[in-house]
Amino acid sequence: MAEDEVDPEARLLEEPAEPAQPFEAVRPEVVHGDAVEAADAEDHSDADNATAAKGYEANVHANAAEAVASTAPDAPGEPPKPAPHRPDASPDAVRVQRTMAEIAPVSDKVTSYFYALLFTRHPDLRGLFPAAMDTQRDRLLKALLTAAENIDRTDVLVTYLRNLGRGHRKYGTQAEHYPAVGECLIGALSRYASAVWDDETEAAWVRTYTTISQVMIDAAAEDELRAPAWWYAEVVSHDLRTPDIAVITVRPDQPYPFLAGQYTSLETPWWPRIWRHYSFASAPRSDGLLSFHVKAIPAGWVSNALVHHARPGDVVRLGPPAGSMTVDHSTDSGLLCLGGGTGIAPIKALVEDVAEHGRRRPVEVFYGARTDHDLYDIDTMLHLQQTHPWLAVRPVVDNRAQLPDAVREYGPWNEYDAYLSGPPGMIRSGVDALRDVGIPAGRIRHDSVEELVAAGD
Ligand SMILES: NC(=O)C1=CN([C@@H]2O[C@H](COP(=O)(O)OP(=O)(O)OC[C@H]3O[C@@H](n4cnc5c(N)ncnc54)[C@H](O)[C@@H]3O)[C@@H](O)[C@H]2O)C=CC1
Repeated sequence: MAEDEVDPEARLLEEPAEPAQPFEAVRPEVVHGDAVEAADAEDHSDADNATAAKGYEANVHANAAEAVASTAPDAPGEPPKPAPHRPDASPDAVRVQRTMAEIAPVSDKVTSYFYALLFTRHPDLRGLFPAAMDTQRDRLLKALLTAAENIDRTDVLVTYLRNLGRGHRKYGTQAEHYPAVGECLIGALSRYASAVWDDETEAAWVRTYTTISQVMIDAAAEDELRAPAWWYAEVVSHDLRTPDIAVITVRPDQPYPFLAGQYTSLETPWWPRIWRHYSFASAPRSDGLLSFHVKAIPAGWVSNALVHHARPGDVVRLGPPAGSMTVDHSTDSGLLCLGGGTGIAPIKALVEDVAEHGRRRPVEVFYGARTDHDLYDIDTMLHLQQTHPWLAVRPVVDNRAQLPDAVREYGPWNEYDAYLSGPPGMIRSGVDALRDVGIPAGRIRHDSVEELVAAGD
């Protein structure tokens, strides 16, 4: 889920999704703000976040090898999984993949050179990016490269790129910026992949980039007809639940359509052009207000600003909604939900969504936290349980049990659809546990953990 962001969207595999970039980058393994910020800050007290950050550095990031070996299918709008080396790969795909293999050991240099070219040749584009580029750099280029490497997988790639193009509107990206980026991309690749670079390879990259950019440009143009590039939203309440977790409610300046289980990108006035992902903590409300659960992490710019500085009256900006962890209202299957830490936010929204649809579907929520004190939203969840007889909420605190183990103690779950939200390590072990108890991969939903990684947002 978050960082200087360039973020298309895909969670756990996100946000594809994340400072503003003319090209969003593949989303980090964790799409959500707090975790993403940890990765950005490279200051991780949490092993999972540290792992995600390491992946970034290795150019494998959220995209990466480090990414959860998700068993979930590619979801609409999420980045495709790593491109398998297919025997039927097109000649262009083979050349692109050969280039990628060549630059892999020097990916940091390629990234630095790409941005140096971009900002020296096109200084007007510098203003689209955040002032501090450290964390962002990995993303923009990585998203493009991952998309290129998956160019044959049009089924998943088009949906991903359309979201990416739409998501770039909030950065101020215009159609005329794409050729400049393409030119610098080719410039950086040709320099660092010189051993394999020839006219055919360059032509393959030009065709590939043209296809990618055209899908993004078209999607942005279509979106412009029906939605703003961003929404302003005024903070109307700020509830500090623990010393580092706040529940923040905002009022958008225009109607903001979204589905329970989705997330958005958010920019604060204190860190312009730095966007982070947060899930909606409630289903759509009749008063139009939106709530988010934000945990301040060490060195997390946006999360600290939101938790420790934001006050009613402050105005933030929101990008478009994204994500496919939504409820399938065409079935009566039960919902098995695992929410870890602030990952409980979208789970609460899903519960409200089921309640509003008025169908008595069994919903079982396992709410994991490190300590009792960290169950900052337990009162709300227990209140929902009291109100809805079909809902069971089970707090799971680390020193008594681990979230995935707790799930195994209950069941059977074979008639349930599963939803997971929380730290990447929890998603990984949670998916394993759910598979173990007989839930097929196709019925397990979570934000994108894997990015458009070819071997590795
Ligand atoms: N704020 C939001 O809107 C959302 C946040 N998230 C993500 O949720 C996470 C929340 O972080 P915190 O509140 O600090 O959670 P945390 O680190 O306190 O952990 C919450 C729970 O997950 C379990 N867990 C953590 N790592 C695990 C592992 N490797 N295996 C099994 N269980 C594990 C813990 O035992 C605990 O029960 C962040 O990664 C954030 O990106 C996800 C969706 C929405």
